[in-house]
Amino acid sequence: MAPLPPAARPPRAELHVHLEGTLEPDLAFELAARNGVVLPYPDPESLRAAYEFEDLQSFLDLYTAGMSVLRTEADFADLTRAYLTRVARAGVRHAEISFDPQAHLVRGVPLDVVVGGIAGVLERSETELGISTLLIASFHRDRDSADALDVLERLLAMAAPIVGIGLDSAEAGYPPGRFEAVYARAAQAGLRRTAHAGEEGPAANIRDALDVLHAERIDHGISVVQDPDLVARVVAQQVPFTVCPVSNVRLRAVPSLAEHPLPAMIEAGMLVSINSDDPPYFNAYLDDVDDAVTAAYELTRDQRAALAAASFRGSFLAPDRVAGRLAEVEAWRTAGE
Ligand code: HPA
Ligand SMILES: [Zn+2]
Repeated sequence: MAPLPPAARPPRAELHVHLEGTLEPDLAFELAARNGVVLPYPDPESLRAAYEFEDLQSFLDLYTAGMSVLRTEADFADLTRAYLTRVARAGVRHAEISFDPQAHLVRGVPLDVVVGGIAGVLERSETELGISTLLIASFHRDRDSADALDVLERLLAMAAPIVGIGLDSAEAGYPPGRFEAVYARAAQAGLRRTAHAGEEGPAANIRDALDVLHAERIDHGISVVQDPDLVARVVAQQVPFTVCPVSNVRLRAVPSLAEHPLPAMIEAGMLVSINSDDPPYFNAYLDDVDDAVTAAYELTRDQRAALAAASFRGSFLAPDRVAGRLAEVEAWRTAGE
């Protein structure tokens, strides 16, 4: 029998994806019907047609409105399963999924409903889909840090199965330094720390995330290229950056992939992975992002393998598991020779 052709895509980790941002219009309508929620669109096609954004805030408005259909444990479980099932065929072998606890608490959905629904699916993802998973609780930058601290304490008290914390939502006018106490508490509790910084905001936000929050990883971080000293530092320290090029174009942080700083970040020697952020909203899951960047930058197989390896190196997986995944990436790379 002829040997199987090499897989089209390298195995990789998705490190930057918001669970609430994986809500497909069809599932939104199904959950709305199940929960008696009326969406302000006649059908899934009209909702999808509304996914045209001016900036981060115009996206956040729709993203927040979409969450109104998520009410029960089963809803959160269905959402989680749908994302994992879709990315299993995108070559994703490990996913670090963020969720926004505050966005549900303000709607009166209790933490145990949210965490229970998600965790029940994540527990079985490796055996059922071959995808290892970790969960990240992300706090809203544009809310009070005391509220984030309170929610973190509640997550710790209920022994929620989270690997770490993140910081997301609006960036302009909300520098990360206000969350110092939240990040210190997370570190003390043994949690890993990532933070959105430098998506729409300046490189100073990335510096603060590193120096004040002691973040171990930066989400987006594309404004780093405005500060050559900072680039040198994150190269030397190999700080992982989870870049979402298609999201950045769709939210108009950059005009086009051709003008995106991703190639410059790679060229500088940064530890960069590519990620989807909110796939249906930007019409791109990780395989679509892979296709887009491979075409835009004419990436070679070796360069694609390097991006995939960086996704595992930048993950919060234990070192022995990272080593195993890196061997799989290397097998994919050499299968193309
Ligand atoms: O890209 C994003 N940036 C900030 N907050 C978010 N919440 C979901 N997606 C994003
Ligand atoms: Zn994000």
